[in-house]
Amino acid sequence: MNSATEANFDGLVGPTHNYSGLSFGNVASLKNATQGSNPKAAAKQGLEKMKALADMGFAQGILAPHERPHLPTLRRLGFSGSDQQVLEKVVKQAPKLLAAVSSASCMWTANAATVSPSGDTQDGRVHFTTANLVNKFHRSIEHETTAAILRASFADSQYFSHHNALPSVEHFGDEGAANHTRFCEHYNEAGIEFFVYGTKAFDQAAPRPTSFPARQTLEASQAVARAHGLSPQQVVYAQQNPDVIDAGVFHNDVIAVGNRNAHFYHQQAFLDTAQMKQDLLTAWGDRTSPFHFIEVPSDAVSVQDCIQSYLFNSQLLSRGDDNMVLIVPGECQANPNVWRYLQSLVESNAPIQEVKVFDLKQSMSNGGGPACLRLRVALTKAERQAVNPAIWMNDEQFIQLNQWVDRHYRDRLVEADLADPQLLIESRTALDELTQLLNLGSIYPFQKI
Ligand SMILES: NCCC[C@H](NC(=O)CCC(=O)O)C(=O)O
Repeated sequence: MNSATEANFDGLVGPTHNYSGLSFGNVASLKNATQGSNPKAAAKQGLEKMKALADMGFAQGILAPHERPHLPTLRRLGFSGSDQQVLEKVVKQAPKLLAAVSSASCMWTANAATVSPSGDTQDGRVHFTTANLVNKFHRSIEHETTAAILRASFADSQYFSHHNALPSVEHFGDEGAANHTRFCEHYNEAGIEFFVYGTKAFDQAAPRPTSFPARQTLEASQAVARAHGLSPQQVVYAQQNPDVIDAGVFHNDVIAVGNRNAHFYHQQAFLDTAQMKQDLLTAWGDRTSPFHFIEVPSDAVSVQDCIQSYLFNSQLLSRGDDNMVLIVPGECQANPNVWRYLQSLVESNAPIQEVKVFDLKQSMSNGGGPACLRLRVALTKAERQAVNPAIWMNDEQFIQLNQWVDRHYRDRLVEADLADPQLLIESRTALDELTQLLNLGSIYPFQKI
């Protein structure tokens, strides 16, 4: 009877994946700013995770990367001439700008949008609001193409409703699903939507971090909840602890993750933990399953351990039974405190009964773990069937996409390479082919010229 599942849509890493230190407040991004990257390995690490989840029986989709370097943005900023001339000018006049418009940051699809499943919305459709990502210039240019990709992937308006990004201004800073969790008993039933914000934009007296930016505002989350037609009794807001943002927890999904009836989070994640628990329990009401709070104490795993290992940037997935599996990056195994904690967790009677480790080093070095790389969309069977069938991961698509990566991707990229006109040609050739593999139509600006 209950055929709804949670599908994961991972961002395929684009051909210009590189480390440029673009994300102030994101420790890994700043630390690795001068490292060379390996786009080919990055894309393959992502594909391996997608395929492993598909093989485990989870519905796994693929979201295409964006056109980078993004020439339309450079032209909008006054650079002119042929594509090659634009690249020559920008690398001389503003090399950091070139790095920003070349980032493959759209791979982190947890920041693509906020998604409300049909069980939660007034009109019974799945609602998407693309995130404006206004806090970082290199990410603020993502939402137009993201919206085009989401509309091409979830096209049927009988089932899917798409909202434009919120106004692109700090007051409505929105980072999408990285600050949003949904709790429910079964995926097709009405759930609780839990929004975590960094500060209140219109209240100067509200607590806020002092060193690093709060990327998500309460006002942005409230606007999304309104647009999606959520029932106010089933929405819970909580403020992130400003001190952990200042320590480098730039999104809540670096310090908490939830699924169905389990909330797994760090003791210091929230400004008021007791209130968060009370509000979630009130919203949970008299549902029959127990609600599990799995709070990780600071004396077992410090905030620094969380940032270094990305323990909470894991995927918490329901297996066929009521137990859950946690998908973690290799850095968790390498951190003794975190690994010790995880061993004790699976031996306890908490619902997390299994841990699976993936090598995602290329993405991790820019501050993106397993959870950053995926957008969760709970779908009923009919909705699943309405998704563009070409974007589902399966044996055939895995082979096709690996061969596509082998044909087009470089295995080393440093910042100086971004001005190479050949890289632009390679990227466009690759993306043009990809729109056919994923049956997306012409979604990129270069395809419309
Ligand atoms: N959810 C994970 C997002 C990581 C992303 N990193 C970056 O954009 C780093 C890019 C660079 O520094 O080259 C960010 O901070 O938004």
